[in-house]
Amino acid sequence: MAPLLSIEKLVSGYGEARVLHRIDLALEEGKSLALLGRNGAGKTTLLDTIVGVTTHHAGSIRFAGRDITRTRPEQRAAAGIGWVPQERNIFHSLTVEENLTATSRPGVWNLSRVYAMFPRLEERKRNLGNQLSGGEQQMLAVARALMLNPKLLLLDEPLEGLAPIIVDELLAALRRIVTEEGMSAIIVEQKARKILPLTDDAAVLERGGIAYRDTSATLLSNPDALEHHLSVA
Ligand SMILES: Nc1ncnc2c1ncn2[C@@H]1O[C@H](COP(=O)(O)OP(=O)(O)OP(=O)(O)O)[C@@H](O)[C@H]1O
Repeated sequence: MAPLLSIEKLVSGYGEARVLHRIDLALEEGKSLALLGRNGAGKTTLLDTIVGVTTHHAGSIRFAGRDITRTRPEQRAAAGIGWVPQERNIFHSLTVEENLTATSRPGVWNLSRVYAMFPRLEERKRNLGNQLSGGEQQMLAVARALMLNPKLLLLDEPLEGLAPIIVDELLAALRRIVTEEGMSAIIVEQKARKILPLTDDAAVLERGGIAYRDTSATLLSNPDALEHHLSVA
């Protein structure tokens, strides 16, 4: 069976600036990928390119059996690409519940299932987006993306800036989403040792190219590779 996502010889960036150089990357349906790399390696640019908000220079992207290389971001979203950007982009003047239902699409993920995944959100369902802590906002951003019932979930540094106890709570939810629920996902993360235990595969970007690709378990058990590619002790 063809992979859910297949990227070939991709070159993209911002305007004339080329950030990604001949990226080849595939993801099978139901698999999760940790996308790692040092600051400025191009991780966000790769997610942005899959979503369709960068400048395409060369190569192709196929998703769910279709060539989406030149389709607009809203068409990619409709095709099943769900995205939680670093900025989270929640609606501050809407309640938690309104945030969840404003853009939702029918499917297995509904209000009761996302509230079961994130009980804090149910407790806060009548609070406005701007009354939430950073951790609650991140949970809301993930839950809202689930409510779109995507085929692929893209998360850009979901743990960034969160208190350790919230990091653990969010990691537990992400583990359930990608392992028990079988959601296909690409998770950009700085904290390699946190994200590798719950993902199937790992890729490391360096200067806009893929420098390493293996299973997450193999990378996690390879201190030399962690140190060499990521400076992770
Ligand atoms: N809007 C933009 N216009 C031009 N260049 C950009 C833009 N955004 C990012 N870049 C450049 O693209 C390169 C990769 O940036 P990117 O944000 O994708 O890296 P990253 O791996 O996600 O890093 P970080 O972990 O710091 O977020 C950097 O050199 C950056 O300066």
